[in-house]
Amino acid sequence: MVKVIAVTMDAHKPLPKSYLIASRLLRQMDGQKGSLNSLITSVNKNGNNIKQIYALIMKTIQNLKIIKQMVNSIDTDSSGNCDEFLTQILIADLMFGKRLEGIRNVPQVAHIVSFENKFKQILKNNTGKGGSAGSDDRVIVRYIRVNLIKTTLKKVMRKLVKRDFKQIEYNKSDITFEQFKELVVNLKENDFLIDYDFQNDLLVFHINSTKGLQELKLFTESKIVMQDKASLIAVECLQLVPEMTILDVCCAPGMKTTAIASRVKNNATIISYDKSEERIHEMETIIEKNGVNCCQINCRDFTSVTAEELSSIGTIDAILLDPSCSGSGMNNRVDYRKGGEDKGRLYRLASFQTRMLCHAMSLQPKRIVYSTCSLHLIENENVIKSVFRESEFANDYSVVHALPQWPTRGVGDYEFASKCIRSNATSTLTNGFFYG
Ligand SMILES: C[S@@+](CC[C@H](N)C(=O)[O-])C[C@H]1O[C@@H](n2cnc3c(N)ncnc32)[C@H](O)[C@@H]1O
Repeated sequence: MVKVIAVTMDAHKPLPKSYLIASRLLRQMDGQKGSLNSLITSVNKNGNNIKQIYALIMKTIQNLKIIKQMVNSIDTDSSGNCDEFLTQILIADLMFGKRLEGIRNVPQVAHIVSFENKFKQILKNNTGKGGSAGSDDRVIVRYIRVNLIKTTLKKVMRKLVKRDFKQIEYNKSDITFEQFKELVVNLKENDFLIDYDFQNDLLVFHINSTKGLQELKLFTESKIVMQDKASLIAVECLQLVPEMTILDVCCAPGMKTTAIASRVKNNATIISYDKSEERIHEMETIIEKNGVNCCQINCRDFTSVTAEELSSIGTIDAILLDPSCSGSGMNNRVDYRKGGEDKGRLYRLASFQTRMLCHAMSLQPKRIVYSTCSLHLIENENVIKSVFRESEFANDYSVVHALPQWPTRGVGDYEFASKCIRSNATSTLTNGFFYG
């Protein structure tokens, strides 16, 4: 039976844009269309209340388990104006956020508010059961990359201090990474420090400082960018030098592209490929906002790109291949799937990743960096193994021992595993990534 809720006041008042954008981003995260950082960056435009959008999404992710119970306990909105994701966002705000103040008479909102007592009961029943995510030993921090195209690390730190942030100073040569982790774990909300590994452009903050950072002009002007350290490992593995030619494969929405361009201050040739038109549009916005002007963006299936057509660009110094994957390593991943990861899906992804890596090899670059945000061996070490078995160009390549100082390495019974890199929130304070 469908319940009809009578709404008398303000029935035509629209729902504020932030709620609609937050639910759209949540849908995109669910469809693995990007990380929270990249999606937030893509809507960081004049007029959008980024702070509110971010808060709505975080409240939803942090309380997802219990919010899903609440969604399942109610009749869905028969008008079709409130889908699964908007319902989650509205419940998150009602129960864990600003209580939907000022918009309770908007029809979709009134529908959700009518179940408030039911939700309170569910919350009560769950108290003490650990309803929210993140109750393990992971350390989730906020990384800020300085956009060196627009500013310098020194200028950014000076501005942060002026805005009441406090730098925790340390000397890298005096402490180990484990001691650095202690400093990070003890960061207070307005503290920050320079990252241990990427001392030229990466700062580490308490995760709760995110909203405050998003209000800074530094952020709205893209002088600083929110980007997990794990993404920068891929960029580091490229061994960037000025004037390099890099193929940036599976590039959209361009978070790694902007990091590459920043580190070489636009002094390189980046040729980027992605087959998704929608994501390429997002990337164009991000690239422009970040002041990147050394990148040619191509909306193409990478497997259709031939060595002949690339012959005019001369030597390809490196290919960064960052293909679609299960996303199982993302700390803020919204996982709506019931049960565990579907093995069939993982094998399908691995077969696609192997094809992409074989194609990258066939273009004969000097170096290939293969990266995923998956924790599954099937998509990582196993893909490397398959490529060395299947590619006719395999004899021209070997796996090199990247970033020798990095503590966590590849896994599995492969002779090259210790040369690969893994990262995660417990050991390396990052998202879970793999690099080969
Ligand atoms: C993990 S995302 C890339 C993230 C991006 N490198 C960044 O740092 O912002 C994977 C991308 O691969 C793209 N993709 C999947 N299959 C592709 C293909 N055959 N050719 C080109 N791009 C493809 C998807 O559209 C998606 O944008």
